[in-house]
Amino acid sequence: MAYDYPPEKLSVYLSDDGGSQLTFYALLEASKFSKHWLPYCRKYNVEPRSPAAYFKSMPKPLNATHASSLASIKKLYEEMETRIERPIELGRIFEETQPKHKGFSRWDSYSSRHDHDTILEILIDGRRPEDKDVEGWPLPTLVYLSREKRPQYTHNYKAGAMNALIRVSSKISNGEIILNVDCDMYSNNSQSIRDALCCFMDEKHGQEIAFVQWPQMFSNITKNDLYGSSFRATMQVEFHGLDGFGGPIYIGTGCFHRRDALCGMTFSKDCLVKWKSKNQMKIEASTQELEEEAKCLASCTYELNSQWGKEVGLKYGFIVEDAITGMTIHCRGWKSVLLNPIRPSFLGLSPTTLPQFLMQQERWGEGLLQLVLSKYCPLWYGHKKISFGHQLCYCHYGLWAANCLATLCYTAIPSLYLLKSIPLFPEISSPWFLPFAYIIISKYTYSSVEYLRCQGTFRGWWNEQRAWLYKRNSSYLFAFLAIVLKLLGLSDQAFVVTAKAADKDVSERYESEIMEFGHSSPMITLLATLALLNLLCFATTMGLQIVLCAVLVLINFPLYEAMFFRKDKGKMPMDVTMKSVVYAFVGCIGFSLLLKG
Ligand SMILES: O=c1ccn([C@@H]2O[C@H](COP(=O)(O)OP(=O)(O)O[C@H]3O[C@H](CO)[C@@H](O)[C@H](O)[C@H]3O)[C@@H](O)[C@H]2O)c(=O)[nH]1
Ligand SMILES: [Mn+2]
Repeated sequence: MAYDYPPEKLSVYLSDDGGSQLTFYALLEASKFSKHWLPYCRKYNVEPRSPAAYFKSMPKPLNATHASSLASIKKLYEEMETRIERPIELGRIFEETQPKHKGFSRWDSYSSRHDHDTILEILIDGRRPEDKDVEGWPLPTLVYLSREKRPQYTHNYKAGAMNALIRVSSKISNGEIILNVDCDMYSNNSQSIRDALCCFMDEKHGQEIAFVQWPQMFSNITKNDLYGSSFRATMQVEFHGLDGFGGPIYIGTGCFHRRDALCGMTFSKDCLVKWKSKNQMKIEASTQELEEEAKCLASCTYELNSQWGKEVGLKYGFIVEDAITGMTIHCRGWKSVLLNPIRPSFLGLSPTTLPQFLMQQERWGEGLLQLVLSKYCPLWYGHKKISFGHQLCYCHYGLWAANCLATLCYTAIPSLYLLKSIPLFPEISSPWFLPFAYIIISKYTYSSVEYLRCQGTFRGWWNEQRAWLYKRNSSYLFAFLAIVLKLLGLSDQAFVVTAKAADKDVSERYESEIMEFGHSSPMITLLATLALLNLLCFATTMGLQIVLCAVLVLINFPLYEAMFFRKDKGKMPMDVTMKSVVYAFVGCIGFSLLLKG
């Protein structure tokens, strides 16, 4: 709401797929606080304008009047915080809160979060004279939406939620440009709207731009990025490269879309939008009428027998709704563009434990591979619609998961052959050693220099190598198997929301960059088994093979530590350690016997 942009042209929608009265209550409280916060931001031009992030950054007042405003706004904020947190601890809102806003009564017919009517409330209607901030300036419109859910109708996860928002907002504000951000993100730059509009309104290229994408960045990345979650090279190097082929892929968050393009419009040279004349749609209905009219747009049955989820809006049936939606937009002739200013514009939360990270990566890997193996395969579907380079870019991400097979071979087979002293690579004295050495040295020099140039640390690079190894050997393998099973018609898939909340203990370990293994899972067991296998094989000496094995042992160090030395709760679960010790021994002995035979 506090963007540096005329408030009467701005509307904010919150989609609550959890349908929680607590979320509604928190938003109501925030809407009251905004009446004080917006004038404060305007007056002192503060940054960032997410109050939580602002107060956490320990702002320094400019002068005495600022100091007193700061103190009083901080007090208001903290009071609001307590008012929100107390009911959350209790698990429900207080009895006396209920009658204070008519919105709460919308939960009267609510039975569960999987079974309820549409809940739509315009908390602030920018057109209403009473909805002004404390200085009498207009406020952006603020809307709470929890779309209808019924057990007998599939809700299509995030894509379904976004499509409901697109329709509801078309009734209430019908803005030409739509920004969407995930629930765990905050705005870190009050200028982003203007930045995005610069791209859309560019006289030369603006009219063909369908979306402006920011790289995904996180507020909770530690110095050496333990799980390699920031994807530095991908966001800062590859995506800029994609700009040369038609633009970055849509990554689901931190992205401004042209409403028309998102709703299925094909680009053509003569669809030149006259921005000024177009935004004249005057909405006359009263707030209550608008709520009633918009409500039916978020019902379960609205999309039946329509093109929503197919040709209009975000696409259904894909685990990564974003990549496929972006690709079809590109295939309709539009371009996209990456904006990556020095000050990050949107900051989110990345997973803080290894199992959470691996699960998220499994979903991405599976979703992207699903795209390549579907009828939307960039090579067929994109043929003659987007450039060959662009097709290959989509395949590059789409085939991430397929990488698991080669990685698995490299981490298990050469080490096992060490046991029997069978060389798989050329001896150091052989001239054939040179091409291997050349590739290994140049690849790792290149990737580490690239990482350092993206403001990373050397330890961060090393951690990222480990993260790639782990996700290829576990997440991607499971993703690959899931897709194969799905192709054979043996399983189904769902969008598993990435958990990010963590208890204090876990957060502290995350801050000090100690890997969190937590509970046992097949993915972790697999990683532990492979790591032990390497440790067991690391006995004989043999040229390149031993080097590979040594590197694997070295990179797996945190894992051994978690198995044999750590005492805290984030260490490797005992059952995983036992299982993987047994598996690794069985693997080694079995392999020895096999070769003997
Ligand atoms: O039934 C659902 C499930 C998810 N979401 C929302 O989807 C967003 C993304 O989910 P999250 O669990 O945060 O996924 P991440 O792995 O962190 O997200 C990345 O990957 C997703 C799948 O590609 C993209 O949708 C996201 O934008 C992108 O940030 C969240 O805001 C959720 O609130 C819904 O609204 N309804
Ligand atoms: Mn997210």
